Amino acid sequence: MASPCEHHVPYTLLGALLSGGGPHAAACGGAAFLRDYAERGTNALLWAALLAVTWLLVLRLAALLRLWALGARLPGPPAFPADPGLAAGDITGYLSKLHGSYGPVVRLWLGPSQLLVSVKDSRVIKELLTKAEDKLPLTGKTYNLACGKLGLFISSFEKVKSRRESLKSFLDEKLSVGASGSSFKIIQIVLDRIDSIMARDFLDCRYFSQHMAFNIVGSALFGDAFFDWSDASAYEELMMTVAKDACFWASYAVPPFWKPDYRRYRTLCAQLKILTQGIVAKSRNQNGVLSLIDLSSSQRSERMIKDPCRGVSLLDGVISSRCLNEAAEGPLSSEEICGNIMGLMLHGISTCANLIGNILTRLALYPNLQCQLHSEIVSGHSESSELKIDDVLRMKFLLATVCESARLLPAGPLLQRCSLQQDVNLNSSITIPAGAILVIPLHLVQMEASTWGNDACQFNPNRFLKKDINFEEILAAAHKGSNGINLFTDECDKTQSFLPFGSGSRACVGQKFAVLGIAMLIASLLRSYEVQPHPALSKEMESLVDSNSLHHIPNPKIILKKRSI
Ligand code: HEM
Repeated sequence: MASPCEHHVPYTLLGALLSGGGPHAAACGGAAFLRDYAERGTNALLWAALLAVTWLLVLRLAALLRLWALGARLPGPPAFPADPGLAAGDITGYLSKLHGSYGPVVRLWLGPSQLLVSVKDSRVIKELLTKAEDKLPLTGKTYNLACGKLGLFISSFEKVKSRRESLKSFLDEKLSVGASGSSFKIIQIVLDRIDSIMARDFLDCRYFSQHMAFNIVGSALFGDAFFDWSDASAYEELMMTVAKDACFWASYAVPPFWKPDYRRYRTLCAQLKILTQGIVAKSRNQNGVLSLIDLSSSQRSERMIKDPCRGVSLLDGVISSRCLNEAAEGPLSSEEICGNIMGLMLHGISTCANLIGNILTRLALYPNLQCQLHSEIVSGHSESSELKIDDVLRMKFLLATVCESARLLPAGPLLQRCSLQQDVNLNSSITIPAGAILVIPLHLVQMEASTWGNDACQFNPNRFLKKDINFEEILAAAHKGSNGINLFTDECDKTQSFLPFGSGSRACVGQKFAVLGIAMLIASLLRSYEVQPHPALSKEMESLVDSNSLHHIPNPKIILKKRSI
């Protein structure tokens, strides 16, 4: 039989209020109501949570079914096949086999919910790089883990857009402010130190390239303050250690904080951040950036033209750049400035070092190439005068050598994209589902015989030389728009197949800076030194240099021999 209390338990809070007080209700109904109310409330919450989770699972399942359905329409192997080449890390070799069997667009299941699509068809590459604007979340995670909060290199294009623009205008300003008066002062400073660097009888090519790249990028970002920074060597060493492991630790879904090696890595990142904050502060004080903050862009340019040697740093641009302050997101926090600078250093040093090392190796192995470059350099400007950007822009064979080296040995094996929200429709016949990983195998595309000819794997800078080629115009156009360097206006296939700096909305912001900086370095070096191979560089390696397997050459040893004037 029901207790008398049960008949008086109101159903809702409103009911409880309306049912009034009464001694019986107060004693019995109040407690029961609260118990019952809590029970019903908990049940309702559990139901709501269950429905929400079910809804999310249904959406996830629908997305998965869609991914499977759209993925199944693309050509490719049925499941993820075990391949010894892939296990050995030869992703290019593996994709080459797949393209050979399935054509220029291939899909590969990396797992039940991970679809990779590789595109090698020059007719759709441009479309792909323009339409897919996001990067893989892993890229952002890698930089984020190493550098902390940053607004460059992150996955979403929407979030990275304004930062890219402001960096682009800084680099542009740096190269164009009184271009004829501009030189990469740091290059001369480092070259002056070569004799002490050459204290041993040979140079380690990888280390030397990395050191050069570190100085070129560092001096651009920090200005004059970088020249006499006492912590520079420690910073360089730390930066390279962090860069080496960055991708590996970011690949964990949950950071393995229980592993001592991971904790050591995080400590190194923290030390790197402290050093970065140090040089940021030094750069601000020394370059007197605060005095420039209130100047408009044109006033700043005017001041820099009057005093071009004054070390203007990226910080000037980052802090006072009008375009950045006008960007909707407002001024950057010091945390983000530091993160962006660390990210730029990591990316700029590793990519520039790769290209410099590649060129030096070829110089060491091809005396004829070196002679041709040397005569172009000495005839391009007077012996006594300082080398300027304008001089370098006239050295077509040198710039073609830089481009050809970047073609044969790009900074990484893949250009990667991802469309996080929307499907990507290519050539109005291929639909790539949202969330798929999109890659362009750079080695394959840049060495495709049907595009580049039968000598595609050979080093031949002349393929970049045409009668009236104007590198200044080409580099300026690449920098202004969001495209890669277009050296083949009349040959669409080659344009779409030369992508060392990427293309489309996420193309490299530093391409013009990198090409000119590296060309300037090589010109300055060859003017005073002859690059010779260490005798231990065997004949066997010479044959490798002609093939696309230059990256298999163990770090060559080189000798810099001073030229007699
Ligand atoms: C030889 C030197 C360099 C090479 C080969 C290189 C190559 C690349 C490549 C392939 C990308 C991705 C492009 C894409 O996905 O379409 C990239 C992105 C980028 N690069 Fe470079 N880079 C070099 C130097 C530099 C330098 C010196 C800077 C700046 C100081 C720089 C700034 C950037 C930035 C900010 C991005 C990211 C753009 C974004 O995520 O939207 N790069 N670079």
